[in-house]
Amino acid sequence: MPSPKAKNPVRSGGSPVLGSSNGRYEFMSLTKPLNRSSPSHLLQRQGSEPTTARLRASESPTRRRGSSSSTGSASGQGLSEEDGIRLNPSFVRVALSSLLAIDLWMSKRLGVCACEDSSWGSVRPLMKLIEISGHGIPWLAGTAYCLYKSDSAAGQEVMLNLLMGLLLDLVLVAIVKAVVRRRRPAHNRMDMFATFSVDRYSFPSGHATRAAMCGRFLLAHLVLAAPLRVLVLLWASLVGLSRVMLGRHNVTDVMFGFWMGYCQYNLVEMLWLSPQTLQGLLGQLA
Ligand SMILES: CC(C)=CCC/C(C)=C/COP(=O)(O)O
Repeated sequence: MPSPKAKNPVRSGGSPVLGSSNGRYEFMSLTKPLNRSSPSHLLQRQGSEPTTARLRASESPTRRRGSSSSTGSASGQGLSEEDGIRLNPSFVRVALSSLLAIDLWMSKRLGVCACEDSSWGSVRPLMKLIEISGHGIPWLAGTAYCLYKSDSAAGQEVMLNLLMGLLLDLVLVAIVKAVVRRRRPAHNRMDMFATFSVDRYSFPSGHATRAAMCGRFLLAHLVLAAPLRVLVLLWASLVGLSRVMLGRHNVTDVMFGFWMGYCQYNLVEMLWLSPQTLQGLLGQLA
């Protein structure tokens, strides 16, 4: 007997907040990994809702037996333990799936400069300029230049630690990207300047980690005037926003990136290379 719930457009079609395509709303899968072949990276909810799944099982026991070769006990005797686990996703899983769905939906809506003919396509060149301002190469080159030009021990110490922070950031972001392997949004055009191979992955945003870490570094050691401090905060925020507007990242990539960069600064402070440590290191090298 068909479930009366199936006629309910919200229950059968999904939640509008989780996104829609071709007039059909779709759910995230609560039990399986994301299927990248799906256009919106969302899977339809299959068997994760206990009532619907139980009804489906009673409608077609033969099909269920056939599809579950490893669980012979399921034949005619109700649901196996494995089914029980599948049909009862934990609250955390539901919450995470919903968060991811909202993330994808919001990121797509905010990716208004993803290409020239996007709704805000005319702002794309400005966004790309902001992108370059948070790129690793200008930061590494600029810091190395200031280190070379600095004639005070204090200045050299600060620049050397910034250089160490930037290198640490590149390594940590590469590790997390390689482990998580989250693909960049489908609407992103991969026309970024100077990338590493891990930069085909989007989690976390390297620009956001750098903006947060360097922003904190500048505020703590280099920029003291209040108007300039506001500018530093504005710049860091714009770098993060531009990642989503350019379609490079999902919102969660940038949010996590900001958090990671904030924590990386604590690491830089912990590992701070003092002139004494430096002399010791140089002495060992010589
Ligand atoms: C080549 C060097 C020195 C750094 C690469 C910087 C880069 C392209 C990071 C990727 O940033 P997102 O993860 O924000 O896209």
